[in-house]
Amino acid sequence: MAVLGPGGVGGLLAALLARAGHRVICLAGPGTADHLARHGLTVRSARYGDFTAPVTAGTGLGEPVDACLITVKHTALPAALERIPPAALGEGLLLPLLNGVEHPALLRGRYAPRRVVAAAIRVESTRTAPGVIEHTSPFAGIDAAAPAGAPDAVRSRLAGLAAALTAAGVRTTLREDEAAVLWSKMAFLAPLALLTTRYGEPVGGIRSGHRAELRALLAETVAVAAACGAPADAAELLGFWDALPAGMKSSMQRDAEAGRPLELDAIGGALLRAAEAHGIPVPTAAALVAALPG
Ligand SMILES: NC(=O)C1=CN([C@@H]2O[C@H](COP(=O)(O)OP(=O)(O)OC[C@H]3O[C@@H](n4cnc5c(N)ncnc54)[C@H](OP(=O)(O)O)[C@@H]3O)[C@@H](O)[C@H]2O)C=CC1
Ligand SMILES: CC(C)(CO)C(=O)C(=O)O
Repeated sequence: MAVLGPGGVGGLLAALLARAGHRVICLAGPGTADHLARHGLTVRSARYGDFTAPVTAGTGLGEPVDACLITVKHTALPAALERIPPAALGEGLLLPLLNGVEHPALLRGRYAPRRVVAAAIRVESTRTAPGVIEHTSPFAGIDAAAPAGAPDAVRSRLAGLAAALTAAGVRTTLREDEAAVLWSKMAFLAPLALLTTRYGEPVGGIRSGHRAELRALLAETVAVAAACGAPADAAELLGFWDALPAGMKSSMQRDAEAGRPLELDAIGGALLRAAEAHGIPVPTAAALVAALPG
């Protein structure tokens, strides 16, 4: 397996797969690759325990792999893809785990379209230093869907990858419909990312201090998600919000706190573009996107 971007998400998955006995090649910039080759990946997690796993590391893919997980931020995606020449990938699958809904199309413009799987991960995990990952959520799960019309060889390779991830500790569920995979995550994530980042407060502060705006935004995102093929229920999502830990933050909020670029276009921008394409008014989402630094 290869993992492009061994940070919060990629570092956790790479370490779990390596611990489970897979050969994992982490692809990163020269400094991080050198660090990982010498020290491996260290994970701190209440769910998975504290452990260090040796990995192979490099700055570019030079051999065929069964699958390459793509776990860079959107803002780094175009530059990072230079590390995976299409010819080097061989028959390997690409499993992008970025938030957002538009990157599969970008990847399909560069790699064999039927090898690009749509997927979404639910986890809270942070790279606190090169090669050091803190996994803080009690949950970690992936939903994935093979592209429509994918040949049996792709489907069976994806089933093998899902089994490997599940055995390594991250339950991976295969679904039929890629729009549903991407948009059911977006319906939950976009309100979380936009509101926590806009107000600099974790989940608890948003649901008590900004509840009317939360309700309005959930209604808008649910309408867009439904139009895009992922029927969701705003009342159910609000109930889900109410059950989240009060201290939970979004990865966009953590990026804002650290002064890193935001994935605003990939999340908020994509939501607005889909709303416009389907003629759905989203004034709450539009105001939040406009108020955040692009
Ligand atoms: N963190 C989370 O809990 C969740 C994140 N997501 C999504 O997952 C995606 C990844 O997020 P996250 O793991 O938090 O991001 P991180 O910033 O923690 O990790 C990104 C990794 O990409 C590496 N990187 C950056 N530029 C390049 C490049 N040009 N070539 C190779 N590697 C590069 C970084 O290297 P270096 O270590 O050297 O900086 C880092 O290891 C995002 O789309 C995010 O929205 C989804 C669910 C939860
Ligand atoms: C909401 C969460 C933590 C779920 O995985 C996420 O995807 C993010 O904050 O980016």
